[in-house]
Amino acid sequence: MSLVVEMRVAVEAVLVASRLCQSVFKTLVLGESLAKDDKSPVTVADFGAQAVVNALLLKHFPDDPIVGEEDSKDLKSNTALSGRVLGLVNGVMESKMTTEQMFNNIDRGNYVGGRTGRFWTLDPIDGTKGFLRGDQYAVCLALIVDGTVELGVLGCPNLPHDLSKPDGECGSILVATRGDGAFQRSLTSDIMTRISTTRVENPAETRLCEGIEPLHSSHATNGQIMAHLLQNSNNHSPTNIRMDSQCKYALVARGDAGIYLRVPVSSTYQEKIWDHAAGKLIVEEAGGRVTDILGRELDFGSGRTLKENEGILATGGTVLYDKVYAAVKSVVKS
Ligand SMILES: Nc1ncnc2c1ncn2[C@@H]1O[C@H](COP(=O)(O)O)[C@@H](O)[C@H]1OP(=O)(O)O
Ligand SMILES: [Mg+2]
Ligand SMILES: [Mg+2]
Ligand SMILES: [Mg+2]
Repeated sequence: MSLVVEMRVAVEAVLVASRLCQSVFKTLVLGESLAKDDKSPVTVADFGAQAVVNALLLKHFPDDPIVGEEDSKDLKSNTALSGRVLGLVNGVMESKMTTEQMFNNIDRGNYVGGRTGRFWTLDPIDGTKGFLRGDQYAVCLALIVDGTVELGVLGCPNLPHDLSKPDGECGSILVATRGDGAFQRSLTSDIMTRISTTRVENPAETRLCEGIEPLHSSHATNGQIMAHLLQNSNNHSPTNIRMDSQCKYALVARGDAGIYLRVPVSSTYQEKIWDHAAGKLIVEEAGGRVTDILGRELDFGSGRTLKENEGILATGGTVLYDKVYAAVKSVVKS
């Protein structure tokens, strides 16, 4: 399946949304974020980024439904906030929209998903808490066809090009289409460079990355899994990288980290498809393997959530995967 046009449009949409997020961060004032029903934060940038990506997808692919994280409910009841979002959106879009069109664009993300047909899935800001801290976050867009992720784009505006130089140049877009490998470019140049996961097969020679929020995944279990993996190793275990958002998939895809583990803390939380679709494809196309912690393929055809899966296990290469999976199996009693 040729997805040349889809890739071009998706990269452009993620770039425009990333620029909007960057401009918001410089001017974000107190009161420009809300707490959602689940108590997670949402900012003017989350709404704005969803409005611009959905508008660009609508323009080029009017028949494609979208599974997006946000909806306009809370924005509609807050005139000051919706005015601010409209200003941001029209600041980056060539064709300007009205408030009503902006609400409609945001709400085009209300698709239920499913096993058949083609749809997009969007997380306008993944890692909103990281964004608010001035830390890592990602604009995440993927195309799913008959339950399979065919195209993934991750915009990581604060991700250092070289992880060993955190104060150096930042901002990467990672892209993959199924079967064609994974690539990255900077926010400012359209030159794409191929990326690949680590070739290291010894867990002691690579690093684990995990989320920062202890309520999203278990740091303690990760510690036990790594201890199990390194029990016969004389090497010092390198420190874990803690980072918000799908930037963790970017680290594995680029070989900065060998392992990403997300062991659930809550038995009721279902991972959302927009939190994993792009990252999973990019890691796999870079040479890695991504499953849930029970070794099952991620099921992107089961609706808006990954309700058939538990947690995430992503690694570079299959030999490393097999070792980490064996360790997970002996540590995690489901
Ligand atoms: N209880 C939870 N368990 C796991 N992940 C969660 C939970 N609540 C929110 N998330 C989502 O986890 C992702 C961040 O993961 P991490 O902690 O690894 O950075 C975000 O998509 C966040 O949603 P949101 O997009 O609203 O920020
Ligand atoms: Mg959120
Ligand atoms: Mg989000
Ligand atoms: Mg998210």
